[in-house]
Amino acid sequence: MRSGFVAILGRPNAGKSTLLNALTGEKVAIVTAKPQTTRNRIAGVVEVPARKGKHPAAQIVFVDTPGVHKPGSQLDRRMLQEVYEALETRDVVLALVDASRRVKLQEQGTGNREQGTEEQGVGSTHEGEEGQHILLSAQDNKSQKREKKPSWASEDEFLFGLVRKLDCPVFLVLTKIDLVPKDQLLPMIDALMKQYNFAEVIPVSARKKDGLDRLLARIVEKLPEGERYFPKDQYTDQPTRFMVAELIRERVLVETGEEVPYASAVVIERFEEPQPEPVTPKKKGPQRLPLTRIAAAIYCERDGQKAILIGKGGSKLKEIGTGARKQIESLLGTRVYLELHVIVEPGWRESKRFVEELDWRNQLERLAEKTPGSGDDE
Ligand SMILES: Nc1nc2c(ncn2[C@@H]2O[C@H](COP(=O)(O)OP(=O)(O)OP(=O)(O)O)[C@@H](O)[C@H]2O)c(=O)[nH]1
Repeated sequence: MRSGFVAILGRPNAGKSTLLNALTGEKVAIVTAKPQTTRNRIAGVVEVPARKGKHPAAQIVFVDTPGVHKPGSQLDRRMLQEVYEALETRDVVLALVDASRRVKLQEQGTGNREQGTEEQGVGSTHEGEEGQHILLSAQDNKSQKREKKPSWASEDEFLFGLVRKLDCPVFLVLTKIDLVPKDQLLPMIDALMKQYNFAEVIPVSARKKDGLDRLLARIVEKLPEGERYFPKDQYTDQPTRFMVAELIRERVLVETGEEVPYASAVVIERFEEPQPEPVTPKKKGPQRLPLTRIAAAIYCERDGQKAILIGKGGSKLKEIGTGARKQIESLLGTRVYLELHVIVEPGWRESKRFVEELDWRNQLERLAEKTPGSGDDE
């Protein structure tokens, strides 16, 4: 048996969460078209059966991470910290690059430089250098005097800089290849192989489930021998109540625009599991599913955002609630009574305390402290 941790890294919107869900076959992480959807690292567990003559059975713990981007707020810094924490325990790293975005940038004429200059600056990993580079690019646009880098290069540099120092195998995973003409894929792979010493470049489409078996097989080859980290039937490390909070946040992201999605956070305030129903064997008709009662707060930063989240006569909040409830019911397999309300917490993204409190791992610790009989006081 082999087992190990595989960190999934990439820029916002590279397709990390979609890949995690496709590999696990479960909705472990929420997915939206908006960048910076994922805020915490999330594990998704995959059991790979043995393949005769190829590899033994394995358990792979994939760890989805927030998109790597230049941090602006306290929340961004926390998100980057999540990436570093995922890198602390990893046997293999997947660096995801959105192939369709590369093609798009190339077509726009921003990606047609030779390979040589693209390599410059790879390895400039820390925030200062990244920030500086972005600043230089802006000046380039104005003056056209300095050497201009293809925009994909500056986008990917930070990511490649992060992974080039690692001493474990790093696979470059080209994502969304269903959107890329086949004849453009090989030159892209060639260019990327020259750019960095990747163990391999693996093209995939999570949406079409293309390339996933090959990816799994290559990962298993690199994993150490070891026992399972999680029970065989457990597919994530997230407790249910936090998956529920994420499902509500997903609806907020989908239903609202502009800055509201980025300024919103969801906290579960009450989660009442169904009480066992009295046994009534003679009762006619289909038995109703048990009911889970959930109350959650949607935090935002300003009154204007609160007004948008609530909508005219409460219509937006109702839409968010109805959409989220359906998803939660299918996750829990019960009926759900969902109560939502909106709280303004001015500038929470800049509050280290608030951002720390949002982290589900910290919330879990606090819940354990509150629960009688748990922890040290037993
Ligand atoms: N066509 C296509 N679209 C994809 C594929 N994978 C992801 N997408 C889309 O790309 C968008 C971003 O996907 P996510 O999985 O949320 O990306 P992410 O890297 O987790 O994003 P962040 O959480 O912002 O870091 C969504 O609209 C997905 O539906 C794919 O294989 N093919």
